[in-house]
Amino acid sequence: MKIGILTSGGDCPGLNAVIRGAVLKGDRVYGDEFVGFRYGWRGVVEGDMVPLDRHTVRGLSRQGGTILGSSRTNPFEGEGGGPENIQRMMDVNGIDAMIAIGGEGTLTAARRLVDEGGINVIGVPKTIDNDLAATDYSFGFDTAVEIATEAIDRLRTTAESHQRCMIVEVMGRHVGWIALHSGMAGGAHAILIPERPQSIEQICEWVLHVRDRGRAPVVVVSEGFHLDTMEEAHSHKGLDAFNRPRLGGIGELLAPMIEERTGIESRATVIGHIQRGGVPSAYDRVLATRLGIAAVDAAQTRQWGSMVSLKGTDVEIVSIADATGGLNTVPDYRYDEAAVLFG
Ligand SMILES: Nc1ncnc2c1ncn2[C@@H]1O[C@H](COP(=O)(O)OP(=O)(O)OP(=O)(O)O)[C@@H](O)[C@H]1O
Ligand SMILES: O=P(O)(O)OC[C@H]1O[C@](O)(CO)[C@@H](O)[C@@H]1O
Ligand SMILES: [Mg+2]
Repeated sequence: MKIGILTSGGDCPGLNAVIRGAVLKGDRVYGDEFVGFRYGWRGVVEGDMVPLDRHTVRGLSRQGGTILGSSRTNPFEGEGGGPENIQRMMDVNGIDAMIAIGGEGTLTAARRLVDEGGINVIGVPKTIDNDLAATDYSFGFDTAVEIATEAIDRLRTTAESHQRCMIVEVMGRHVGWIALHSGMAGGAHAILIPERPQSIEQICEWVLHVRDRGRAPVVVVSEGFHLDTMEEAHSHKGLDAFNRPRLGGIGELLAPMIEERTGIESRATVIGHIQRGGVPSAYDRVLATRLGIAAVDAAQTRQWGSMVSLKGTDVEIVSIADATGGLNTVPDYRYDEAAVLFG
């Protein structure tokens, strides 16, 4: 079988490990051939691809980013877009199937290509935000949490030296998993997530409580968090190429509010894309490699429209529709468990 692999949407540590796992298993066990589409769906609609063999993927599991590049191209748009054109491109190049590695947008596009055009696609979930349903964890998340936790640890020592309040802003557009886990790991005194709007009074109460114990408060906030007085997440950077608000800046908004109300000198730090860059953690390398292997197995058994996912410690097959039907939000019980330690 000849399989085309693509990485699409925001990048994520572990993408290369998926590619390596898929190519090694397919080459060694099934005698598959591989190509990599360049820059996500853009390579698919433009027929832009590079050969991938076992030598190309050597040493890739530890490499951040994606050797194939990524984009947010819509495969239904443009001259070569749409299922008919894509099937023609596959036929011309002798490609039997595609493995699409991406988030909810990429997987929705993949599902439509299967449903509307009968294209042979297997999905692999990726997101540092851990917001995809139908998988317990996605690779990239563990690495992002490690990076955010290290930042919290470092900010804590300078906070203590100066008796300041530190606001640490982490990624998380719709869900607060990175904030929850890094905040718990780093011993944050308050964790603010999109799923649970809070009042500024409550945040200041936690902060003052910490100060009264002689400690320097550390507050971790997801970029998608909003105060109970705000209609939606803070955005002051305009829209991205797809008309979605570019998030980021809630930390800078909160710091002066906290300083004014508590009298504690406050500083905000945005970790930003550092959370998405560099080498994946060992956990993410293993998960990504297993998902790559499973995706090739699913192609071998022709389970088009399915997605490989983690359930407990096992890699299982689900339908892409299950993964794109809703978000994996932080449940109340997980937030309430952490909140016992706030203040
Ligand atoms: N309903 C859809 N039909 C066709 N294409 C879609 C659909 N939704 C999204 N896409 C395409 O898939 C691309 C990737 O989606 P998106 O930019 O949301 O990234 P993602 O895979 O969800 O990753 P991220 O976690 O970074 O958001 C989009 O730019 C868009 O062109
Ligand atoms: O800057 P970019 O690449 O458009 O994406 C930023 C977004 O991507 C994510 O990292 C993952 O979806 C979000 O947390 C963040 O809002
Ligand atoms: Mg998306």
